[in-house]
Amino acid sequence: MKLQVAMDVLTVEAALDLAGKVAESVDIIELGTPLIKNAGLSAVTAIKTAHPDKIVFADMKTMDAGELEADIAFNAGADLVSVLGSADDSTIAGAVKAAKAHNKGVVVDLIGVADKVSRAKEARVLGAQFIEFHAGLDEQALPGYNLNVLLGAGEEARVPFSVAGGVNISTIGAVQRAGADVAVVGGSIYSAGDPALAAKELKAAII
Ligand SMILES: O=C([C@H](O)CO)[C@H](O)[C@H](O)COP(=O)(O)O
Repeated sequence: MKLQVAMDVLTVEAALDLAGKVAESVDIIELGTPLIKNAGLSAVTAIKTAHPDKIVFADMKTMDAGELEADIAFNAGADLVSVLGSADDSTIAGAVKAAKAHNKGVVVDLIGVADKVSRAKEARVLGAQFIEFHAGLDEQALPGYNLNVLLGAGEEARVPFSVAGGVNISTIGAVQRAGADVAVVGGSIYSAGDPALAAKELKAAII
């Protein structure tokens, strides 16, 4: 299982600083949606230039204009882009078309999708490299939030998948046991007192 750091910081400087601290422990470096909205796609270029050996994930959360948005992110240096599972099939297909042209990949993010298992299967048929079973920061803050619901859905879907939703050192083992290909970790790394150590411990917890 790969480890993906989700950098929900707001500036290129903060992103470069965080990536510099954690890169040796992670496989995929994600530029979070708030970072891309605040700093623009030049942040993607800066991270890919600093870490050319890492898979760089632009969390575009594209909802429309799939081919265009994916194309500009790939041109900026992204290796993977996210498209929302709630988008039209044609949006996902458009992003996949751009990915094929660049020899890159699309991740379909199931944030806010009610029937995650069915949509995951459809997204895979549309050409997604993997599917992100995701509970966003707002959903995580709701009473009763339970990561195990995401894990159960991922397991049931039988597609290549990642899991994002407050994954931490106590839960990363369960993410791996559910069969995930990628564990996405944001807050548990970037809010840690020592992000480098947090990333190292998460990596070490992956068997
Ligand atoms: O994608 C994310 C969220 O929608 C804000 O952009 C997070 O990066 C993702 O949820 C992972 O972060 P944590 O949940 O803090 O691990």
